[in-house]
Amino acid sequence: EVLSSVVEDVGHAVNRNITGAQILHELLSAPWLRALLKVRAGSAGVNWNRHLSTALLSSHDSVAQSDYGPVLPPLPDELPEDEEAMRIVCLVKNNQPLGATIRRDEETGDIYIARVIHGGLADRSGLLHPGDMLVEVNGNPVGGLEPEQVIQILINSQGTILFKVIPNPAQISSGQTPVYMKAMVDYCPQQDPSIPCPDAGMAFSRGDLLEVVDQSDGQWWQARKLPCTASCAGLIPSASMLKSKQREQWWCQPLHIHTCIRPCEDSSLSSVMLYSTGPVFLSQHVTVQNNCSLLVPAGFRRSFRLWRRTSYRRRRQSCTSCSPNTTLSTPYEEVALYQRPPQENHRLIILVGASGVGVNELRKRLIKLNPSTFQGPVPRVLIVNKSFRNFGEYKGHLYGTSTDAVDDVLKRGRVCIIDAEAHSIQQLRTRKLKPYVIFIKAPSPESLRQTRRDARVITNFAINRAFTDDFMELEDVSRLIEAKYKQFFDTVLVNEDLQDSCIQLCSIIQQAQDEPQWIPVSWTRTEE
Ligand SMILES: Nc1ncnc2c1ncn2[C@@H]1O[C@H](COP(=O)(O)OP(=O)(O)OP(=O)(O)O)[C@@H](O)[C@H]1O
Repeated sequence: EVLSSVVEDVGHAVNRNITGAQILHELLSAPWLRALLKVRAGSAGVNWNRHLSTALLSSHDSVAQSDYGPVLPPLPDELPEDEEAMRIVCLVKNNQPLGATIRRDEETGDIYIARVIHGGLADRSGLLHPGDMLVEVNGNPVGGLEPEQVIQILINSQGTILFKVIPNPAQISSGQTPVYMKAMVDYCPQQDPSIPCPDAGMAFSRGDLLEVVDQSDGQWWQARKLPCTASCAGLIPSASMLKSKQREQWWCQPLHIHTCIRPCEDSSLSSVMLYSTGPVFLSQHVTVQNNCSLLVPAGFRRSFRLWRRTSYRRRRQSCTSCSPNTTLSTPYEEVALYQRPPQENHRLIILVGASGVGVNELRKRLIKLNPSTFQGPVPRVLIVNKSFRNFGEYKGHLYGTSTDAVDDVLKRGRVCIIDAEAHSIQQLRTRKLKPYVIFIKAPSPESLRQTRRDARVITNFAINRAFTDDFMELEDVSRLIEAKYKQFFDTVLVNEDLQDSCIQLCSIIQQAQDEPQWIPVSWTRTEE
């Protein structure tokens, strides 16, 4: 016991680089010494504590006084004062990449380490740093060579690689605190001509959670995808770099201004109306007889039913040419883990999915199952506007649910569940509501055919008609919504068997309320 605590103390001395501590640590950790002490302690009831401490301290002193370093030859007398220290770095090549990139100073022809990839071989060695000048690789002088030639030397080297480097005097500390970001765009390094080293790049898609470990370079960050198994980070464009790429892409597009990629104009929360169980529905944008304008957010969902069933095809045709990547969105959203304090309102639960996939059914079942916990907001008549009659077949009344109705539910300590159109999620993403978005995904058409034998849908022409050949279309639309909005989804639930889906949904909602979840950092800041 005493020995363990002494070994621990000496271990701290090793960390502080005290001379001789390492040797002492190794001696004390030797199994034979432990065994010997055990025997001695058992045979003699002496006070080992004091004796051992004295013995150890005196042995430390003698070890510390000994000179275990190599005997170096004396320095030559005529050594120039500005002589630069050279570091010799020996790395053993394995099947991992070296984890460093190089650059050439065009004026002097010198080769420098441009960046060291976090967690890579070079980084773990702790001996190569950005800005170090590469003098030799395996005995070959590299000054004046092209980076490709240096890389060729590295490729041809087997086993141990010996670098001679002049260390960068102003070494940048790599100990940065990681920052967590959600990708809001897709990125592929292999298709990016501006990346310094495509092999060191990391591809990501919208919705991926990234741990950004190095932001010291204003243009190229280093990050890992979470949950990650790889220790080595990859290069990703910085936020400003991605934004300028987006702008370039935007201006280079052929001039077909498409409303789908216009930023949302009306984002004030007070004007946002949510799910409605009422039979009539409308968006202010529907009046524009343009296919794509139908995608501009208004916030209603269920109320669109009648109109929506006929608009699938038109919407799909008009918008497939519109890649989600063309949207000028924020490329990364900084996120933080958030655990809802018990005294705070529950997070708003938003269900999203293609019409007919079962969003409404799941929501109803959940509320019925546990009415004291779950509740939907009460729909209200919003507007009475004769100009919208074409779209509303219920005496011109427009139904929707205001944010006040959501507040009412939350203030009662219940979990408020709404279903919303995917395009209205962005308006609902607020600090106050902290919505948790669940995408209800359509299973395969075969599975739909199996599970929806008795299901009914509402269309323009029939209320409660049986599903006929809708399955391919349903799956198609579901895929389209997922592709376009997946960056806003917290969870995806495939609605195959109704009962299973209900159980899964219950547990997802419980986790959303009671377990730590990633949310935008801006939602965690206190209001000013
Ligand atoms: N997993 C399931 N298995 C069998 N039937 C289902 C399943 N999910 C939903 N249904 C049935 O499918 C039909 C359509 O569901 P629902 O009305 O909930 O669709 P929705 O996604 O809300 O679409 P809309 O917005 O057009 O109303 C209903 O008859 C419902 O009972």
